[in-house]
Amino acid sequence: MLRSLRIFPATKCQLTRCCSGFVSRMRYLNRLKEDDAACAAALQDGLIFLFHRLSPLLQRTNRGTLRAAAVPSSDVHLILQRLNSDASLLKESVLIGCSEQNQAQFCLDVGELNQAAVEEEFGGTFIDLRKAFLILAGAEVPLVAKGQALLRWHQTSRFCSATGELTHRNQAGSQRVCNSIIYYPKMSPVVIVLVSDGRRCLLGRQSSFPRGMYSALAGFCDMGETLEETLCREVAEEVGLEVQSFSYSSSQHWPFPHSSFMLGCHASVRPTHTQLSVDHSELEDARWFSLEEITAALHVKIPPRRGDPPFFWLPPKHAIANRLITEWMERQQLGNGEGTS
Ligand SMILES: NC(=O)C1=CN([C@@H]2O[C@H](COP(=O)(O)OP(=O)(O)OC[C@H]3O[C@@H](n4cnc5c(N)ncnc54)[C@H](O)[C@@H]3O)[C@@H](O)[C@H]2O)C=CC1
Ligand SMILES: [Mg+2]
Repeated sequence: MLRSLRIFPATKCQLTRCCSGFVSRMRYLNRLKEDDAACAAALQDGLIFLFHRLSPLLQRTNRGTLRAAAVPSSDVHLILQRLNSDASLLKESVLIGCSEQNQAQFCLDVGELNQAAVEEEFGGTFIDLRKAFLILAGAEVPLVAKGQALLRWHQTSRFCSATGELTHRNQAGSQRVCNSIIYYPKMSPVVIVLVSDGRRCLLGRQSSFPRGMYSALAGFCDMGETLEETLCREVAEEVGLEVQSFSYSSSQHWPFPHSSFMLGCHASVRPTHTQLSVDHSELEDARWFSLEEITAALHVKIPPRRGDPPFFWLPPKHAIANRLITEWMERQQLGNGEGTS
């Protein structure tokens, strides 16, 4: 039974920036979604994140690190011509954002072209997004995740589920239409929760996770459920515990496996009721971890190499699970481990 509920943003809301540049960028993006001609013009001067069958193109930087490549649209146009590609391919680009320099950003899947030939032309490598998430560090990661999610949605939404006819996209790729039916990209709401008993935090792993990785508990919202109902149900179902209180932290779009909207929370259980009863049809394992174990794991370089001694490791920095675990560690270190920490 939920005893108390406190909701507060743990991270400063990005949208509180009051600079007029932000406002004009958002209004520009909104116009591009509504005006096909303006979007087509923006595409000519835009930047494109390339994908091959949903794997993003990564390039090596001068410092030897990898980053997702944003290529000027004019370069993509020339290279597509060199590869004898149909000129209409570029028009399949999907709008994903706008840079601080007011340059529209797009993504494009060139999966119909030879992968090795494209990689050679652009001087990069297409890498599976899950693997890319473990090695990328740049601010462009959420943009790449959004790009892959939108490209997947277009690839799987070509037909109208009511009429069976082909659907048609607008130039920005923000919707698909069949006669009077409009389809928008979909996300499934998921609650992800870091449970604490005030001294330790609870992590679990599914058998599908990479070897040794543990994460916060997560579960899809059922139709009609509130955030708090999903949270309490998932914790009860997966580990057999009753949540006493919880607080909202932050949210994230997660592209795997089919676009989830992750609502991140901290929850507490009574220190006297911490005995786990793990549902092994959902989780391979779930355990309580001490502050010392978490602190050490947050400093482990991931992904671990083959042959490394067995230890547990945590999701990468881009994952909201990592943010929740880091917040918990910081609060514990400040001696604020009670309540909803
Ligand atoms: N960004 C992050 O830090 C993390 C993200 N996640 C994501 O959270 C999501 C949910 O976690 P799970 O423990 O797998 O959920 P879960 O505990 O609800 O179990 C998954 C099962 O729920 C059912 N289900 C109900 N609604 C569904 C829907 N809309 N889509 C797909 N399956 C649905 C299916 O039977 C599925 O096998 C996963 O997709 C995972 O990728 C999980 C942990 C960390
Ligand atoms: Mg789950």
